[in-house]
Amino acid sequence: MIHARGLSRTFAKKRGRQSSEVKAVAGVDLDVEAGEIVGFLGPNGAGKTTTMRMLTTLLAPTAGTATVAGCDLLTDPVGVRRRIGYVSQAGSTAPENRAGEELVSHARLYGVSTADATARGKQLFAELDLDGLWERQPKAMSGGQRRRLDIAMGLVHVPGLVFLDEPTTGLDPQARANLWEHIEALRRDRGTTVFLTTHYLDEADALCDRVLVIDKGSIVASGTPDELKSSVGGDLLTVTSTRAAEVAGRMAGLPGAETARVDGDRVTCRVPAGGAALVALLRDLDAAGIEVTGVESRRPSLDDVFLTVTGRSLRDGEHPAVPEPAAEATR
Ligand SMILES: Nc1ncnc2c1ncn2[C@@H]1O[C@H](COP(=O)(O)OP(=O)(O)OP(=O)(O)O)[C@@H](O)[C@H]1O
Repeated sequence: MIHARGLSRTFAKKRGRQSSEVKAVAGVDLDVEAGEIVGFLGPNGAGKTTTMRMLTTLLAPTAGTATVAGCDLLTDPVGVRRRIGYVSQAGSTAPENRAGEELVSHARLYGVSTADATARGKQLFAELDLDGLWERQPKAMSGGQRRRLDIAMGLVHVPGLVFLDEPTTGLDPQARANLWEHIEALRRDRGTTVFLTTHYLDEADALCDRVLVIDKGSIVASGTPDELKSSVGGDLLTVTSTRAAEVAGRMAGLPGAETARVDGDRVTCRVPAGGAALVALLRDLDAAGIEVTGVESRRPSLDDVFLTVTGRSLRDGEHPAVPEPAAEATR
């Protein structure tokens, strides 16, 4: 469904008299097969939106090639546009228009008849829990309802491939889980291929068949969430103590332990076998009279994968919640 090779985008940056270049995306290769839900993860400024904007024909690449939904991105951008849906971070609904009318006129742009557009629109409203809101103005909807309306807008012309840019940012946990179900249902009931960006590791874990991690414009890891987690190897020990530096020193002495990270009174360290290491460490700390207030041994999470491949925690650059998706006229 998506096959990109060497996709790149450089932006010119001017500061006063000096001009420089920002390599937003630097030679990305990616493949997404039909029917997959693929998550595109990365910290702020990693190049996710730029890649998505190139793949949806909204931004010209400075280098590289791609086919999207069977059409060549560079020579047949109109073909690409006809076959895809794109839901931007900002959404695409005008706040004053009636939701149903907006949906129908959007589908009309794709050559869908008014009768078909209305029928598809009503079906999408039912599937996306928007029943009863056909006449409602988006400005009078909740954030979750508006986000689901944005998604309906991206689907009303029945694309085989849909791009969702941070579909759940700013939604409360229940609205997020609800939207995950809808996205899963798209694939299950319609065979839709979904390519989405997200800042939420739990979202990628719960929803995506495969995850691609981008950092500084390059793909640094890819695989199923389980594959990525097992690639980290070992278990993570976390000990909380007011004597964190001493705990870190003793953790480093555990067999096979990697360098311990100290963050306030929390010390974390990767070890080959968490259970045995924890018992040995607690005995050692007890003998040394070092009190601890919390201990944990756990399997690696996607954030640990992130930390391993990028040297940073995705949580370090946690995205600020965007409470209200602003209305913006996009395609
Ligand atoms: N129009 C532009 N002009 C100049 N630089 C840009 C432009 N668009 C993006 N960039 C830069 O390119 C890099 C990648 O930006 P991009 O928006 O693709 O990242 P992102 O991973 O989507 O980030 P976020 O998660 O914050 O949305 C950043 O350094 C950004 O500042």
